[in-house]
Amino acid sequence: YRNRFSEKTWSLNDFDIGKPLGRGKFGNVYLAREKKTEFVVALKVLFKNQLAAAGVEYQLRREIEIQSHLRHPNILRLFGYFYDKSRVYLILEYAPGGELYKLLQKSGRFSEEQTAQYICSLAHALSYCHHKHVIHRDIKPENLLLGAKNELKIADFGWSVYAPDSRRQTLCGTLDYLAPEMIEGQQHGESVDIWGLGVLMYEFLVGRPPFEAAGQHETYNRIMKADLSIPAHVSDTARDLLQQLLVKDPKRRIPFHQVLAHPWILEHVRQIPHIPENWIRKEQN
Ligand SMILES: Clc1ccc(CN2CCN(c3c(Br)cnc4[nH]c(-c5ccc(CN6CCOCC6)cc5)nc34)CC2)cc1
Repeated sequence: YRNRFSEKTWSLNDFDIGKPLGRGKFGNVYLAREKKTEFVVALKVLFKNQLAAAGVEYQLRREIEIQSHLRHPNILRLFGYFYDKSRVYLILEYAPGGELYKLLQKSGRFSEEQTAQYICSLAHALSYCHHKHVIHRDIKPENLLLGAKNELKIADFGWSVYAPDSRRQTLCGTLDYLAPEMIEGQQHGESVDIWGLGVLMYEFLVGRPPFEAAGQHETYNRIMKADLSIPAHVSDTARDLLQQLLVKDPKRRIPFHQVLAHPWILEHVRQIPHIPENWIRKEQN
């Protein structure tokens, strides 16, 4: 039984369109409800002419290809897509908790407890991606959403690729989240996302990215030197993990499975074991 979203060809009149959830460079995202099942989704509407003007159609095709095949509780689902003469529509999972960066702006910075929860979910999601040879390459607060129970969801695979890869598209926007080898346009692999995890962990704990500077050039220099200064309020175990994530040499960065076993994660995160239901039933008979 194939899930109904995946094989059907959709069109706009399959949906009731609700309030706009946000506006972006190439279009807008709306709350929407599929008429037959009343299933609530987020409908991302992109304008073809703007995509063409920016030369990002193949990035969108790759985003659709990659995100539609990923199935993980901490990765926003892409259920399907369709298009008309002037627009492309992505049918995405709706995240009721909204955008994580707004929560970060509001609270300034997160507790070590909350940060460890988010970092643990991200490490699980990214190691799942790497298992499928997908690197996200653009892990930043703007690309993270929150589910109904405050669980983290990675959205926006617009910069993701199959590993290994070397960047062809010119970078735009902030450099803050990019690994040194990405900035240099070198061959890069999954370990760019381990660096990205370190940048996020720092920003969640401190309230600003680790290599932030007045100008792009200065940020570039600080990233290339991995010039990290960690404020005194950060605990020693958190500091230890940050220093193992934000390492210039990609081969020396701590791998995800060791992140998940790090003392800082273990002291803050209840590792809820996934117990298959039939295991319990056998016990009961
Ligand atoms: Cl083309 C484009 C257009 C806009 C954007 C920026 N956002 C990307 C993420 N978007 C959402 C997606 Br995709 C999936 N589920 C979502 N859920 C929400 C959302 C959900 C709830 C709220 C309301 N807040 C929730 C938190 O408490 C205060 C009220 C705000 C946003 N936004 C999205 C919203 C828009 C990116 C690309």
